Amino acid sequence: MVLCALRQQLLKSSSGCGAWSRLLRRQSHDCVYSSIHGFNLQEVRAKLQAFPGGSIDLLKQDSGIAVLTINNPSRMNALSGSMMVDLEEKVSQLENWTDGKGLIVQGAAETFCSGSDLSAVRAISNPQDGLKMCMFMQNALTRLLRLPLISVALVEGRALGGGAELSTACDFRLMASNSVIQFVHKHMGLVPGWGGAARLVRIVGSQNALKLLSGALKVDPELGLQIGLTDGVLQVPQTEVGAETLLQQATNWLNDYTKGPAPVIQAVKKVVVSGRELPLSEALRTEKDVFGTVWGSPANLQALASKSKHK
Ligand SMILES: CCCC(=O)SCCNC(=O)CCNC(=O)[C@H](O)C(C)(C)COP(=O)(O)OP(=O)(O)OC[C@H]1O[C@@H](n2cnc3c(N)ncnc32)[C@H](O)[C@@H]1OP(=O)(O)O
Repeated sequence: MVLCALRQQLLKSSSGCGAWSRLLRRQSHDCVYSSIHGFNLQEVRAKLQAFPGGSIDLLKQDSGIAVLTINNPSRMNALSGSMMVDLEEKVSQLENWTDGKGLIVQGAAETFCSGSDLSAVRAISNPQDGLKMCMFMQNALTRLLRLPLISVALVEGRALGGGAELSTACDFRLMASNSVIQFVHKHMGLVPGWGGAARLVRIVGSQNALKLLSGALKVDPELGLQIGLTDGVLQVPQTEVGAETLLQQATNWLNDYTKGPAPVIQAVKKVVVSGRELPLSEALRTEKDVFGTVWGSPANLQALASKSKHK
């Protein structure tokens, strides 16, 4: 509530906090494509809904960590059209989650995501509709990456094509020891279109990105660690009782970065997003504006009163 009110207030005042307003606007609903690019959101949603199947399930937990599950196991969690719309809707819900701190994106039934549902791809193979789907997914995944939450893709099994792209729309990737991330687009006569190439270059650098895309290389956890695509490796639990599930392991990993009050964690993510996306002078101004939201805040005053030492 407080953040929403703050957002409204900041959007109204165009002077003094231009970068912050712009960032907030970009972080909200009209990010990469809008009507000025010939993009009609309602029309694209309606077209995508014609390809049903599966779901995107969101569980918001009291801990401030949410779990988003790609759920279409009979198609290896391929994203149907209705799942794309569902994903966008869940991103909207997360944008408005004032108590949120972290997000884990996982696939159901021991695999991450096999990309776009090929039956939908075949049916919408004309360039105009392909581009509309591409713009819709770029918007949704850009908003996912810009959420004021620390996000982790928990990759188990396979992340293929659009599934590999989805994994790059999180701040971090944790790979199960049996998992593979593969940008298979070249084998499909494609390049990434959901923003995966642009994000990949920023994550692993242009040399590695070129190798991964032109070779359609299989990235296992070892290669992932070597090139920086992976931030940690999780052990697939054996059958013994008491073994930590992959989700528990990912939650423990994320807990190190989400300890503390939600407004502070969200502010941390916002300054990193602005540093990542804005020119330096704008990023600095945004950082100042975000700083203004935490300076003198309850968390700040409490830390000062308790005379914290950082030994
Ligand atoms: C801009 C977006 C670009 C894209 O994402 S293009 C799509 C890229 N992805 C792909 O090409 C994945 C194709 N699938 C595969 O390679 C294999 O199915 C895969 C994932 C390695 C799994 O292999 P297996 O373990 O042998 O299992 P399987 O092949 O029998 O698959 C089980 C059932 O799942 C289905 N499936 C897998 N990936 C799918 C997809 N992307 N779209 C639609 N259906 C898909 C597959 O057809 C099979 O269904 P069924 O049992 O034959 O009815």
